[in-house]
Amino acid sequence: MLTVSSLKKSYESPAKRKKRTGGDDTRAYAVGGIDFEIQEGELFTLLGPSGCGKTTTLRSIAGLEKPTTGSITLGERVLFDDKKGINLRANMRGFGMVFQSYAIWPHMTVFKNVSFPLEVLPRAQRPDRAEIERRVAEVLDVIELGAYSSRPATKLSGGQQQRLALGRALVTRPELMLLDEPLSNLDAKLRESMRFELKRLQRELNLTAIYVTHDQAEALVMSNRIAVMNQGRIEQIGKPREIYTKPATRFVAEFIGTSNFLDAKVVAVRGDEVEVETAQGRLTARGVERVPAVGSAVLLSIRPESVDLTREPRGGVPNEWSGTVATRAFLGDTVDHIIDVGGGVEIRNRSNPNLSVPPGESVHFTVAPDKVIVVPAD
Ligand SMILES: Nc1ncnc2c1ncn2[C@@H]1O[C@H](COP(=O)(O)OP(=O)(O)OP(=O)(O)O)[C@@H](O)[C@H]1O
Repeated sequence: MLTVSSLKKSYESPAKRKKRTGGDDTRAYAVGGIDFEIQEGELFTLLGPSGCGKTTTLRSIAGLEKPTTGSITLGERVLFDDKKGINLRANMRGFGMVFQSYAIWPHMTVFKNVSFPLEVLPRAQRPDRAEIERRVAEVLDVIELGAYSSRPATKLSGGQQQRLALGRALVTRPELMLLDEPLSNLDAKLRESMRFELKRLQRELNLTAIYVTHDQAEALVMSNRIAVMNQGRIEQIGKPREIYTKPATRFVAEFIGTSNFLDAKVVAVRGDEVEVETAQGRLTARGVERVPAVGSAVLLSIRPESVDLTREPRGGVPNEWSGTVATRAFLGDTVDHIIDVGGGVEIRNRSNPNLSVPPGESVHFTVAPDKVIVVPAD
């Protein structure tokens, strides 16, 4: 539906850019040449740390920022193409937008906040009064604010105001919704429940949306697909589970979730099974997607929940190591153990609280071969 091709954006003039980077193109752009496609009905997330270029990408799609090069098309419609000299104005793109500061109109009622975007449409597109009332009622119903229709917008809770901002963007039935950290002004609890609300709305209305966030938990919960961005580039695009279980790069492995990292060298390859040597011993990884060559250096990423702790050795199973519990942390529904395996290396485990081993005691653990993630060492 939406296609972004070779998109680059620099906020500097070519001369200034050259002076700052000495012609090094990799550091020259806020967005350094990205490609992705979004399908209808999909919630697609741009995820990455502050300054990685998410907002610049979103604003370029919105038409609020003019990209330096590349193209953006929506179906057959070209929105931006530097070669063809096309740059459609933001208000001609017809997208719904919700930003971090969800500026609802404070002097208007809930009803008026939602009806206003329809009332200011050009005469030819503007629905008649009865139709406006019908559409506003429909949207208020969806965002569950029907009972608050005549209330001043400022007399709503934070979560309700956020839903109102969404309703205001929805009422014109945009082909695409652009959401830039829309939940970040809410407190932690509300933010969490709003994730599910937003996801429900998106699914019920079959909305196509691009969602920008630096919060990986939010991205994993809400998205159909995630593009992980780093320094103006996309490191990986995939479904949440793929991004979590099969990170393609060191950056993605480090950015998403908590992980144990071990440097290793490949010593044998059998199909998608890879045997590696670490300073602490050998490990086998299975189901490896990008099989590295024998002899190459790799990074192993092992999630704490994949570290299966026991007090007695199991024996006869692959990837069994032992160590001493250095620290233990009770997290309510889980217990984390930090296990000292020697050589200054510690492995974090996450267990059910009914297995809780005090510091100082020796333990054994295994990691199933399909839970050993092999990432190219860059
Ligand atoms: N108007 C601007 N003028 C100059 N540089 C800018 C401008 N806007 C953004 N940048 C720079 O472009 C880069 C990408 O910024 P961008 O806002 O797109 O990142 P982001 O991933 O959305 O970060 P955040 O989560 O902090 O908003 C940053 O280095 C930023 O400093």
